[in-house]
Amino acid sequence: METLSDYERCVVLRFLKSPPNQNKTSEEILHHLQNIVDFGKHVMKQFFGENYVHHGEIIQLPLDFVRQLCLKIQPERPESRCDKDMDTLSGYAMCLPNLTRLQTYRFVEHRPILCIEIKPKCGFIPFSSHVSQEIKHKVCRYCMHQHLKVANGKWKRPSKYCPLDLFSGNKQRMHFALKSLLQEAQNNLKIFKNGELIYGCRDDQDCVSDWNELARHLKPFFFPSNGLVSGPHCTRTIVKELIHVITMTLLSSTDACRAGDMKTVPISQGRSYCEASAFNKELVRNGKHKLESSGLPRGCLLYKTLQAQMLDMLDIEGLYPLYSRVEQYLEEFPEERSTLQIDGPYNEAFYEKLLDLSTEDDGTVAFALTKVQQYRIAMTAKDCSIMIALSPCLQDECSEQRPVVLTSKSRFTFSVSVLDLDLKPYESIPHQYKLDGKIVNYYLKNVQAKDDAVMSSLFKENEDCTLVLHKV
Ligand SMILES: O=P(O)(O)O[C@@H]1[C@@H](OP(=O)(O)O)[C@H](OP(=O)(O)O)[C@H](O)[C@H](OP(=O)(O)O)[C@H]1OP(=O)(O)O
Ligand SMILES: Nc1ncnc2c1ncn2[C@@H]1O[C@H](COP(=O)(O)OP(=O)(O)OP(=O)(O)O)[C@@H](O)[C@H]1O
Repeated sequence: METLSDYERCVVLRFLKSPPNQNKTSEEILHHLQNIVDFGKHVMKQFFGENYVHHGEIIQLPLDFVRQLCLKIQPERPESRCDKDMDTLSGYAMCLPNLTRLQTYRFVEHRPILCIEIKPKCGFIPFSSHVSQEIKHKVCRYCMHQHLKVANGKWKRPSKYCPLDLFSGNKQRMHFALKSLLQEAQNNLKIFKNGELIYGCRDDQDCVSDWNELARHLKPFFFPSNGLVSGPHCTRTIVKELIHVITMTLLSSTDACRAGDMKTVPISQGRSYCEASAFNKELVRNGKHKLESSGLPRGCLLYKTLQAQMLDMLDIEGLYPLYSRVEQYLEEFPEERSTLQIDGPYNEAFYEKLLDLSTEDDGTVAFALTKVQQYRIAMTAKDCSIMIALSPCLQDECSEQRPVVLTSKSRFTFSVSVLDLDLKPYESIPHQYKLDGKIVNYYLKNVQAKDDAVMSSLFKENEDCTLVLHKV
């Protein structure tokens, strides 16, 4: 999708993108966009809550306008995204609220707005018995994937961020996770001021983490009366305040939803921390072995995201054979594809079928299909982003209906939203299966093997100087 925001009118336009020469008809484009809107409206709103999801609407624009827009934005597009072309032939686009602005207001606001976008990724460790490698029960996918990404050149340095810390609900762990995101934003953190990116990567290249520059932008928000002198202490204080505000808004409950009480899996079933997390390692180094996981408040967006992610109950290793079962069935009965609602329509009936959480395989295609569709929802929730918009307000301005977060010298009204909720395609499952194998094998071969070597040499050193006392 190509996303453009119109700051004054406060809307964002999303256009379909596709590989060059894959010419889609206008009807196909319209159908695809309608599916995206329906999926947000009938499915994701149920999982995440009415206020957190903005499904948008389809609009038709004059072709001349679209072509000019395309020419204007082309030089701005990162090279890595140019493998696909924006659709300029149909005139159809999705119109969404600009989530870098406050969603509690229905009109354009002209007060300053700060917006933090976080792509938290998968916040749990697989608990499925189908997992074949023990390491997957100990180290989370994000932390393992970091090593492969650095080796492949996607990022220059690994990040210390671990999603399990962010999703832990424990403030100390969440602070550590957010600080790590601020150190290495990669594609997991962006900060906008009045709709403009002021921190984070524009594309996949190396990002600069200039905290002084960030603090300069943030100072009027957090210390409006200018009472804070500049310098490293000031920067640290402002970053701390920012982390505090993000934590509080992430833990706030500003919505309820239909699937709210649907508990996919008791969180206690899986491990609540990741052995590779730098926070965890530090604790172990300090002789503490108990990692706190306070749990997330049920109404907060992180909780909803985690519950949706946990629809992946079987792990890709347990899911892949079920996908193959559906595939085999479709090879025999290709005309059934639409009855099975593989590519939509994403309506009430589609949503209802997702609520069957049984993991007892009765050998049917129906069972396999339900698990495949739940897995696609989970994949979507593992790749979505959270937007937090903050706007300073004075004490007498803040009405009781608007959520407020306080810092030491200021107060903000805020809104929390989720974006990029396009359902992951059915066809991507084989890719997921292969990628999972690559991530785990790379980690076992290149990281764990080295860790084991270090541990065993440590063990050897310890052994050499151990005094064995015999009874006399
Ligand atoms: O598989 P992952 O975890 O690497 O996730 C992909 C993302 O990479 P990330 O790890 O977040 O840097 C990847 O992010 P980037 O485009 O690299 O910023 C995409 O979001 C991709 O989704 P899609 O295939 O374009 O629909 C994501 O692919 P899906 O797995 O969600 O399909
Ligand atoms: N409604 C919105 N309001 C403000 N910003 C938005 C909105 N939707 C998207 N964006 C911004 O545009 C970025 C890209 O949007 P999105 O992730 O939805 O595109 P995409 O379709 O996944 O793109 P790609 O296919 O290139 O990955 C987001 O990370 C966010 O910064």
